[in-house]
Amino acid sequence: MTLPKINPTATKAWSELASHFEASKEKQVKDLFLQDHKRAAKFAIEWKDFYVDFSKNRITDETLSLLLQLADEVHLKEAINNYYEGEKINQTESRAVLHTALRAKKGDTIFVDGVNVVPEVYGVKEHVKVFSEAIISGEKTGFTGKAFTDVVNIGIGGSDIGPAMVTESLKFYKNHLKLHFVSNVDGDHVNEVLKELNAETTLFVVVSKTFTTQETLSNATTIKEWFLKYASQKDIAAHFAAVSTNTEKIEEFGIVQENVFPMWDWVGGRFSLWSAVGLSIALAVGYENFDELLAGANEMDVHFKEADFKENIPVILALLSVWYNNFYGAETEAIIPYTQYLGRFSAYLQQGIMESNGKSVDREGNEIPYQTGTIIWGEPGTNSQHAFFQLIHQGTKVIPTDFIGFKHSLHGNKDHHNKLMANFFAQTEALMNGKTKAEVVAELKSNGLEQGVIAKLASFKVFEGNKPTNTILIEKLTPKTLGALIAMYEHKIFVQGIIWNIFSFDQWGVELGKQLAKNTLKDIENSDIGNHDSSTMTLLQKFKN
Ligand SMILES: O=P(O)(O)OC[C@H]1O[C@H](O)[C@H](O)[C@@H](O)[C@@H]1O
Repeated sequence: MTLPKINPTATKAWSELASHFEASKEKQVKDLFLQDHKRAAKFAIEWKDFYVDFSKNRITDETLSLLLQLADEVHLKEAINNYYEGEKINQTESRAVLHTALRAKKGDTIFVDGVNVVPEVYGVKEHVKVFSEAIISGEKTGFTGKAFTDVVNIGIGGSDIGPAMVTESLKFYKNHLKLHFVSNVDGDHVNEVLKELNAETTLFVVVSKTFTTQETLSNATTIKEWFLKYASQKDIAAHFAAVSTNTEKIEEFGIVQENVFPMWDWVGGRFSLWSAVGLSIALAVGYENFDELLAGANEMDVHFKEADFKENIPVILALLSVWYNNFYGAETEAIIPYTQYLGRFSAYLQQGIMESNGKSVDREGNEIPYQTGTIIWGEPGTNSQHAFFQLIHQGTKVIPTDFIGFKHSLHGNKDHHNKLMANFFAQTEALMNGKTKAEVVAELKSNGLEQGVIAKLASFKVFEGNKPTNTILIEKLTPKTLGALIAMYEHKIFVQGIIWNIFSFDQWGVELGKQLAKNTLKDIENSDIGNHDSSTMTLLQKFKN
């Protein structure tokens, strides 16, 4: 079905939410708990290995029911069906959006232009399996017959950060292969990586959906030149693989057909780690773990498609985010994983979320008078507690925060894990309850401080509280739960795009800078500086002199 393009602010739910916001914005979540003893259980979703507690949010039953009404009024259900069924919902590029097909079950049927794409997906998966297993086992060797020890993923954006984030997150499951990622066009990046490599035992995977990206092609060329100092042209066949939709360009680069992994234009760069873009993941943790990652994502896909919106994790998280973004005026959201393994998770989601929903025209091309995409940031706890948590606790801004924690640690060190999780739970409790002036005064008194000192200090020690958090408590960090967690955020992005009436799957905003950089490069390389504004002209002159 073709979706009607609905301005969310013109819906009945939106205007009711606006009045509801005015009437309820001063409510304290801690008081809501006192009024409703079932609140913790009511505002939580238990699903497989996930327990998502959203009870520490500034919501009541009424808020939730109005938000759910908003989802209905924008035809979210129909939108999800269109998304899963391969409709060309990326309308500005006339493409379907089917990262869900990459993790579909073997017997599923998903049509794009009348062709069931699932068999093709499985064909490429099989290739990834056979190739990665031969590299890991040492059956495929380098040009001198030695087994591979290192793998370099050369890509940028979705062709880098997805595999980089997952291999870091699944470090515990890693095999002997050492993974490296070269992304930045900054030559210092590639040179630092090359310093560590032996050409005889290194495999290079060039990943670029378009195979036209300046950074990736420059890095791949530099690396090929470096490789050819030690080996000959024919050895490229054993050492270079490529993942792309642009098979012609790969051939020009000299990579042999059997090392080419196709992808499709219905896979967006920032959603591509599930495709052969994940080859580095399969190499790092083995194909079975890669497949488990996909299986976890598929479970979340099924949940998102089938669960009632009231119990639907991505839907609820998206609605809460809209509530803060559009009614409380929250500009950012923090994502804090309590595991060092997820150190790159927020950076990964920055691309996913901000490249998708950083839009300011609606689906008809009209300027949008309301707020869209949130700014995403975060670092693992407990480190972040000792860095920026001050601002979340006592700053002036509302920063909805997702806390992601695991019941079991991977190395099984109970003492450390209990300390870690004590901090995890303590933070959300502190953020919600805060500390009143009366509590501060009583505490200072019991510490034996004098009245005068107490009067001076008290207001600085007050915690306002009422800071919204979601707690995502997962059994254990495994390939499967990681897959589900990533897919959870992917679907949250989708829901928000539908509500905001924007196209989430194009990224025209990255083009202008790329275009100008091409011209500027000419001006840097030529004697003539060209035509720029006077600020840029002065800067270019400074750089060239
Ligand atoms: O995979 P590629 O075609 O090289 O693209 C790499 C990246 O560059 C672009 O600028 C897009 O903004 C990203 O979404 C994409 O992931």
